[in-house]
Amino acid sequence: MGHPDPGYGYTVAVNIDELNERFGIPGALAFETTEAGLVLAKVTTPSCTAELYTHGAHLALWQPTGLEPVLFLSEKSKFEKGAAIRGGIPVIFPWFGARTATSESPRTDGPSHGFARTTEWDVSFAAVVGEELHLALTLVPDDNAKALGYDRFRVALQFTLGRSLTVKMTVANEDTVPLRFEEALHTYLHVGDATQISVRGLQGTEFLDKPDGFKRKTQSEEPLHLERETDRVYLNTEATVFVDDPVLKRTLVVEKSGSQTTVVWNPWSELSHKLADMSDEGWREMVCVETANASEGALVLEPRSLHTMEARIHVEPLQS
Ligand SMILES: O=P(O)(O)OC[C@H]1O[C@H](O)[C@H](O)[C@@H](O)[C@@H]1O
Repeated sequence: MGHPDPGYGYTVAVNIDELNERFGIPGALAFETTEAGLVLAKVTTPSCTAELYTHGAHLALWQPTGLEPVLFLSEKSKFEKGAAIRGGIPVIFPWFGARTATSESPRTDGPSHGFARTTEWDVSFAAVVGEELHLALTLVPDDNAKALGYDRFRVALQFTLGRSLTVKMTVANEDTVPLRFEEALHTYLHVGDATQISVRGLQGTEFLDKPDGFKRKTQSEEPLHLERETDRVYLNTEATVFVDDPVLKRTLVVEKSGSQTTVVWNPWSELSHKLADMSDEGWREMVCVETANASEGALVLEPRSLHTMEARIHVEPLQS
């Protein structure tokens, strides 16, 4: 594992046999290589099935046994090196959206939402505990990250895959100067019809309204019903968000800790048409509820310190 690939500037030469030997668990976890050369971890436990790409440490499928998949995955998504996957849980680091100049760095180059979601991560831990599968992946600076000015960090992602899902993201600063960064678990929730869902938990919370020129607003309504393109960066909130879905007759619950920002995103019809990796009707089946520290909630880590953010998702029957 971990040989440099000159084609992409990051480590991709993973030996699949070695990976299966080191971390595979008969009947519960197996690694395979896709036609496009991505490494896919397939998880089966009594409580769920799941699929995770080491490319971006990207959880693409999580389906508790007997339920519909909880994560939306675009049927038109690319699954190839250098591209972001549309759906599942993209891992956003070290900036959110377009890179903007900060007091630490004037640079604005690099891909949208940072490089973590298009970089190969290393598998570092796997174990079955009861009916859950624990899986950890780590990211260290590669040539691409270093070229973008990020050369002294460590990121660990710990997944607990079962009847509920926990994703824990830890960032460590190994530098002698503070590390400023943004991060997000950009979770695409799968819903029956986005025009019918109710999003609860954010009443009275300030947000930046991206489609309205980043105007600062406060949400008065509860619940929130989506009626158009929605792209809101909610500030200073640790609230649990509930997504009531009358079509799939369930409520998706997103709890979190170590996160002060929540982003709610649905591109709606017009923007979906412009997204090459989203089908025209894809927007109807998703809403992103993103556990983040972004925008005004960007973090500054002192040297030799770390920060952990966690998202916990579970499904409840819809209360009528
Ligand atoms: O198309 P992507 O780079 O994956 O970004 C998808 C979306 O991510 C976040 O939710 C942002 O708030 C949106 O402004 C952005 O459009």
